[in-house]
Amino acid sequence: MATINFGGVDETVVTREEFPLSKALDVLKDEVIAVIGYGVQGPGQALNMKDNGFNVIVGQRKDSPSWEKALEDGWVEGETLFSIEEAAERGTIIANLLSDAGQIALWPTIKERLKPGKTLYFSHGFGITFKEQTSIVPPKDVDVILVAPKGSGTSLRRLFVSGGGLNSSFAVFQDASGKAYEKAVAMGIGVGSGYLFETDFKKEVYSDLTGERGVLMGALAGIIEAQYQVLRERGHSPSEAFNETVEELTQSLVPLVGENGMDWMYANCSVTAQRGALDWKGKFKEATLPVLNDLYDSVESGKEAARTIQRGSTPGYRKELEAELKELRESELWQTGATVRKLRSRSK
Ligand SMILES: NC(=O)c1ccc[n+]([C@@H]2O[C@H](COP(=O)([O-])OP(=O)(O)OC[C@H]3O[C@@H](n4cnc5c(N)ncnc54)[C@H](O)[C@@H]3O)[C@@H](O)[C@H]2O)c1
Ligand SMILES: CC(C)(O)[C@@H](O)C(=O)O
Ligand SMILES: [Mg+2]
Ligand SMILES: [Mg+2]
Repeated sequence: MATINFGGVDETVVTREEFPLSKALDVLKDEVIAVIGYGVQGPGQALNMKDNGFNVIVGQRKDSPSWEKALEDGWVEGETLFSIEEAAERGTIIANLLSDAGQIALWPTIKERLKPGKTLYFSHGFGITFKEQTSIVPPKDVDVILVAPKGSGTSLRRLFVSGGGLNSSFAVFQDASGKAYEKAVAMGIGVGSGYLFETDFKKEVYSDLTGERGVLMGALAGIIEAQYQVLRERGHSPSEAFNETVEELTQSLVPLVGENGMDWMYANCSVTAQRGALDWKGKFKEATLPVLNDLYDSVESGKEAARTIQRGSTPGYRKELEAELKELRESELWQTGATVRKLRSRSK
């Protein structure tokens, strides 16, 4: 493991140089990796592992859209694509990539097939950490590991296909074989990770739930809506409000932040913009700190997990979720976005 200094703090990181694919293939050479669930992470991880040369099968509910997708992606019924029960039976590493609520419903099915010596793999610390709510308590004679790609399964696959890798967290919860650590790292390399950052199940789930509800998704959408609304209410056109809130953010400024940091993005804007941003940044921080602390409290207390489980286990929930996404898609803001995106591609 390499020790890398992050802003003055030393952390250990596993790199692809020190743990190459050949080593990962060797560690997992006798394993059948059963990817259970073929939603967003399932396809990314299963296809990357298959292309990397691992022995992978997929388990998915038949007669579901995800089953059809698995067939389209080249998995073959009876050879590499099975029912959840049969894949879990055949797998020596059971990669539980069902939705977090689905993992609760299917736990008795998975548990029954977790014979001694097998490995239980997750991409989230959810089920294990919130065990009072999920009842996911693995038997003592199996390894329990986690590799959580830090991004969408879609990005995991896209980056892999283009020769890159998405960074992932990894963790060991239970080491029955004495080899859980190297299995976790090998799985991390196998699914197409770039760098692998060690964590534990609780830290992974607390940070992940906070991040996606906060800056990555919830806060992002909320602050965009707020600024768009202010600009519209003050008489600006939809296109002006959108361009000044979203288009410039995604097309010009955030790529600069990704490339070389916030100060670099600032330095490439006018002195007028920099002065204003530095002056207002503190007010935004002050306004959002209490909200982010509330959010973390809600994650830590298990309230966010309870809500996820309650909503995710409600029959017909996917339809309700789709209705909420439709409302977002059809709002003036995002309809304006659709038109702006068309202009973007036309100008290429
Ligand atoms: N979506 C991502 O990109 C992402 C990123 C990092 C980690 N994760 C984690 O990976 C895991 C999988 O997430 P996902 O977003 O791919 O899941 P998902 O919501 O896309 O669902 C995955 C599959 O679960 C199946 N499923 C759900 N409930 C079921 C039930 N009751 N019975 C049978 N099948 C059921 C669905 O058919 C679907 O194919 C989760 O633990 C998630 O937190 C996801
Ligand atoms: C892709 C995310 C947001 O990082 C992941 O955590 C998820 O739950 O989908
Ligand atoms: Mg998440
Ligand atoms: Mg995440």
